[in-house]
Amino acid sequence: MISVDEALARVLALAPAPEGEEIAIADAVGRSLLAPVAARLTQPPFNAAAMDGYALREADLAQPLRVIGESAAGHPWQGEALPGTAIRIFTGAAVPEGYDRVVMQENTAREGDVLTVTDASGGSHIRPRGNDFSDGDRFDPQRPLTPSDIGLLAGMNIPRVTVARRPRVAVLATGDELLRPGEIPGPGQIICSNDIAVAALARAVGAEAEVLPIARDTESSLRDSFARAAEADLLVTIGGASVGDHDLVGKVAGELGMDRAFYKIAMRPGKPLMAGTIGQTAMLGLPGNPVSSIVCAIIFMQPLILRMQGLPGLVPTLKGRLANDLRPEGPRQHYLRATLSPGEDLPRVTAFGDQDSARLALISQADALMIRPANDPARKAGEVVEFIPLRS
Ligand SMILES: Nc1nc2c(c(=O)[nH]1)N[C@H]1C(S)=C(S)[C@@H](COP(=O)(O)OP(=O)(O)OC[C@H]3O[C@@H](n4cnc5c(N)ncnc54)[C@H](O)[C@@H]3O)O[C@H]1N2
Ligand code: MOO
Repeated sequence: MISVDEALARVLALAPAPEGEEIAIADAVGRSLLAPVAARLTQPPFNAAAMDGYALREADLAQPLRVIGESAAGHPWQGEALPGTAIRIFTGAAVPEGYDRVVMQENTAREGDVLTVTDASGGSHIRPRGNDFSDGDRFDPQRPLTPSDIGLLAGMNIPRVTVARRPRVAVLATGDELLRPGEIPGPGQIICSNDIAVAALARAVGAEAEVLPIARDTESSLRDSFARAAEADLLVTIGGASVGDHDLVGKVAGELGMDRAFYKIAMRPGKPLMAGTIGQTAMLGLPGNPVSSIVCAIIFMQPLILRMQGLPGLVPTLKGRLANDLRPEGPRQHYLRATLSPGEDLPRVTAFGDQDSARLALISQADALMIRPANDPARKAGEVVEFIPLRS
């Protein structure tokens, strides 16, 4: 069995070079830039007032001033900033050359054209030209674009961007026992939960995910299902990965010419994971236990989908402190479902006592996956551990 790190490296190597498409920035949330972009203007384009009030010269603060004009957003004042004068100014308006201070109107008194500053404390209230960004500044976030990024691109005057095409992901649940949510289970039947959860995880990182009809535990049914995924960039199967008589995914994939990257890894949950390619399609075979499939999708599928969009595809980890003592680990790297609570320096991480890889209720309650390396010795409460946050 190979390590999780080795398996992840082999999975990421399955990603083909991303293909680009040009789209409007309004449609680009969650998408990944394929090339850095450069600002097409300087922002703010002029020294701008940060408050409604009066623009004046710092040197004149103590004396009565004559108000000689007005500058509003979109309507700059064209006059000259003479000593002993001020202009009425509004937030966002250009501060004329020569004035170096804006005083909030609450800190002034005005009679006719005569202005007195009643409180001279506070800053300049001027945003200098270019303090946000300058013409030519590069933007290359190396992560899916956020709503704030879209705002920044708009501010940079970039109406369209080239992003990676969404990877097409086909998700295939397998098993004679599985029914769709809403159906009435007969003897021995359960509801299929994993494919829609895995598809949701795929969409969350930018994929276009299709949930295929559930395959039955026969070679012919699996073959039909694999054929439906021939156009996909990635086929993710769920279940049928282990060693039972009805675990046929690996067999059928092999007969269809799968170039296998690995089968079985030193990971808990997730031991029977497989990966490879069939034709042009990358394939990940996730274990069927609900928690195993979700954890493997987080650790392997999401990074692969990000890599397919030209991103590094790193799984972010944070540090926390153990809330309770833990027994030594076995030979597999363990991802424990855990809750987080505030701690003195680092968050406190409490692993659930029950780590059954079939309990959906526990993965749903979990805030984090605590990572314990293979053969990790016993740990005491208070020791530092790494975890993967499950909520943003
Ligand atoms: N003799 C051994 N048995 C098992 C081993 C082993 O090494 N030797 N490994 C165990 C581990 S670890 C895992 S994980 C499971 C994975 O097995 P499969 O990938 O073959 O999964 P299935 O047998 O098809 O299903 C397991 C379990 O999950 C339920 N399931 C499957 N698909 C779904 C779905 N889409 N939605 C909801 N639930 C699903 C299925 O009904 C089973 O209860 O094997 C162990 N066995
Ligand atoms: O590896 Mo299995 O995924 O432990 O339940």
